[in-house]
Amino acid sequence: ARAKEQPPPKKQQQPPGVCLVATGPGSVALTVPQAKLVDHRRGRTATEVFDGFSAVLPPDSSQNDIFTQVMNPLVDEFLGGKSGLLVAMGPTGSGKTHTVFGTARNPGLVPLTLQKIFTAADESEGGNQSPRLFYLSMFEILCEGKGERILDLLSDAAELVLQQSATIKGLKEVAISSAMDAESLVSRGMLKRSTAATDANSESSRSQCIITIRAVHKTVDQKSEHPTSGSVLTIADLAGAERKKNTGNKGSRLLESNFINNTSMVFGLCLRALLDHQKNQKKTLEKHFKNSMLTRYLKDYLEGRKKMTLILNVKPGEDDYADTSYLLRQASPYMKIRVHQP
Ligand SMILES: Nc1ncnc2c1ncn2[C@@H]1O[C@H](COP(=O)(O)OP(=O)(O)OP(=O)(O)O)[C@@H](O)[C@H]1O
Repeated sequence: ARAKEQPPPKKQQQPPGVCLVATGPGSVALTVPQAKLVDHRRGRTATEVFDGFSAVLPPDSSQNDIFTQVMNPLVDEFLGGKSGLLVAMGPTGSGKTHTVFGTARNPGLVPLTLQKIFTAADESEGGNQSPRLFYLSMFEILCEGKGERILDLLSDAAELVLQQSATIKGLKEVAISSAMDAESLVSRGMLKRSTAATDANSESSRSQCIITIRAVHKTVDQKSEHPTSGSVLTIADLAGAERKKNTGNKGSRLLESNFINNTSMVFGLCLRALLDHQKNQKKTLEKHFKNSMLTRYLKDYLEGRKKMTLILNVKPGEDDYADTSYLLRQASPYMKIRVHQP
């Protein structure tokens, strides 16, 4: 991403009340609202261009458009035996949960992914590829007091522990045999996911929700009930970072909001550290990932060993300038990170 101050692009002037516009297939321009400029700068415009995105999707994009452009390449790699991660990031109420899960009438990335996986499995049946088994897990990381806790969304297991190896002890993996079965499993998990209303988004998710789909070749691990091998596709719906004055949070809700903001800050620091390390290999890779449970779990991705895709969900209104600017800055190292996957 490149950020520099320049006049707004001529062809696409900012519509009133909007601070973010697409300026090309992989770039956006963010303009500081006049009300936020210090007195002597009023009347001028301060616009930053962020580029290097693989796609900029307008608000009227369909769920299928997003799947095709963003998720499909990861699913193809997963079916080809490589692990991958999709993370939806953005402020509260920006549409992350809608994008990742969608609704029954308008399915999002998870159901569309499951449909694609099972269509591909049906098509490959009878071919020379060995048949595969798929397993699904679904859990959330939430704030408890001043700490973090993992909750299994597919079972009532009480104690889940994130181990040093970044695996979760006690997490249930359910064998899935059709997209329909898997989707109803995910819907049940969603009902269990803790959501609590905040002033900013009445359906706000106060937790990080993670789904993993594991593909195992039947012949490889047929006898094991809980195979641990195979490629894994991970999809993470992060809780939206939020500015305190927007949300009216108090007490335990404020602690939750600090946890969410901390997780997203640590995520951003991990991206920055990885890029710094890739630019200068002599610089040791800072272990920021240790500072939140989600980043500990995603360590392999945040240390550049596996491929990840980020979706940045943004609200383009002037009122959302601070959140949008924070997100774009936080994620901007990502576009320059290179992954050398074995
Ligand atoms: N593209 C869209 N089309 C229709 N409705 C949408 C779209 N994007 C978001 N919404 C609606 O906007 C509201 C907020 O979206 P959503 O809950 O997905 O945000 P979020 O980013 O996940 O927020 P949080 O981090 O607080 O959970 C929801 O009611 C959702 O249904």
